[in-house]
Amino acid sequence: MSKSNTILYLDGVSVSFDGFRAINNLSLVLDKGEMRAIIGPNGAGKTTMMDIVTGKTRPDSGEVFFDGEIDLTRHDEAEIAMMGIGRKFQKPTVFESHSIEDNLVLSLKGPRSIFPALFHRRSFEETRRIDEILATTRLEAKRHDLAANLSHGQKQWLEIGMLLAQDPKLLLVDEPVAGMTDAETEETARLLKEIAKTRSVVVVEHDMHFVRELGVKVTCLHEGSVLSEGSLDFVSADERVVEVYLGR
Ligand SMILES: Nc1ncnc2c1ncn2[C@@H]1O[C@H](COP(=O)(O)OP(=O)(O)OP(=O)(O)O)[C@@H](O)[C@H]1O
Repeated sequence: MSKSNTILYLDGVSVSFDGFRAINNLSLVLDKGEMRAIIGPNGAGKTTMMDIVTGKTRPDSGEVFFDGEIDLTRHDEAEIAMMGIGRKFQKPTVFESHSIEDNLVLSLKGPRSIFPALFHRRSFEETRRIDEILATTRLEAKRHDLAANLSHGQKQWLEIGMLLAQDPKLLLVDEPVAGMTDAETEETARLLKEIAKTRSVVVVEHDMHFVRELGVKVTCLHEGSVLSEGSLDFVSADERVVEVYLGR
């Protein structure tokens, strides 16, 4: 299969921990600009798959390519982040004692330390980017509030905004709606769909209502490999998926 139109290309990837195969001959391909939802039971290998993509875990075997031609197994975590892969972990980690706007300024792409970042005169382009991210993350009205005062859901959006400030080509998002209200969950689906217009996104999530809202292709992992892949209707009608995951 040609890699040229892919943002993420994993083929035959395996990794073992103390003899246990957490990822087992995994093949997963994402087209440029695609958003994909990854589902699967606990221990299926979803987190380990993202660890491999971000360079945190080295695969024992297999190919891992980014943007068609970059062999990720040859790069470390910092290089991979710089090349345009952003990752959002489940728990939000924002700078609580800074304003929403300053959180975003501190995350803007490019080398900067805190003092110059907060006190230098912002360029027109930087101001435009911050305004755009505030609009995308529904935080415009709160730009001067302290991050500490945001709701759990808003902190998740702010952290997604901080990733956007790094201008990644691919965003990996781990269980974004865990702990959110229904209204926040629906808003998060809208927000990610908007983001996916301009970059590729991988979302790991257990909330099937949310996955339905996303309306994208779904991959169900099980025991480190792809168990089923297709539309949510297709995957949720797959008896193997019902047996190991949805029917629990
Ligand atoms: N560093 C490690 N050392 C040993 N075992 C590990 C390590 N990382 C993951 N595992 C094991 O690999 C398997 C896959 O774990 P992983 O966290 O990738 O699953 P997951 O699909 O993300 O599950 P969850 O939905 O619970 O987050 C699990 O059995 C886990 O215990």
